[in-house]
Amino acid sequence: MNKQSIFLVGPMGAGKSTVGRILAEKLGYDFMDSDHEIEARTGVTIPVIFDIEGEAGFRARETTVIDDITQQPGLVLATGGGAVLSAENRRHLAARGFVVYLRSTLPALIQRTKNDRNRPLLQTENPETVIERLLTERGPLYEGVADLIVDTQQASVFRVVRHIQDQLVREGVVS
Ligand SMILES: Nc1ncnc2c1ncn2[C@@H]1O[C@H](COP(=O)(O)OP(=O)(O)O)[C@@H](O)[C@H]1O
Ligand SMILES: O=C(O)C1=C[C@@H](OP(=O)(O)O)[C@@H](O)[C@H](O)C1
Ligand SMILES: [Mg+2]
Repeated sequence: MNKQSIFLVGPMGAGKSTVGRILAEKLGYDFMDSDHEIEARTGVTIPVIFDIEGEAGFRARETTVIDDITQQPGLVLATGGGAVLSAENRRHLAARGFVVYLRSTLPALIQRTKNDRNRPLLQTENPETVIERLLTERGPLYEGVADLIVDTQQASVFRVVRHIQDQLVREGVVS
């Protein structure tokens, strides 16, 4: 029987890419990151895609990649923070795997994303305001698609991984 895949959702800086990679290792699952897959398929970085095709172009690529990846069993997928904006993505995530929402507080997210040039949406005068707005707009979308919510602001990456592992065993998602 195929191992059910695990999909991580949450805002920029929640830890999806970092926690996801370690969680996959611990579980013996493959790890995929939708941002990395988009960059591999296009041969350019996320900021370049935003520059050339705008956010709309990026979102179209993101939806294609998420549709492709979520059909694979036995993997941990780190999505990008805006993946839940698309109803199609939400449908695929909810139907095709176990969704973990990495939740965090505004101060923690600000701290973890500052000075990072790879997030086009935060390259503004006031990234804190952007993060706060996105949290307000997207929080309900993360919650609506989540099978499990994990608060990450007070825990190390490894504590978060261990907590997710314990919950996955408790829910019978992994043995
Ligand atoms: N629980 C945590 N505690 C401390 N730092 C964290 C935690 N989770 C992630 N980080 C750090 O925050 C930054 C953003 O993490 P990342 O995995 O890129 O987030 P996302 O993919 O959700 O945007 C990285 O430097 C990462 O090491
Ligand atoms: O929140 C968003 O809209 C985005 C989050 C990013 O991924 P991370 O959440 O891994 O930073 C990346 O997909 C892109 O910059 C857009
Ligand atoms: Mg990421």
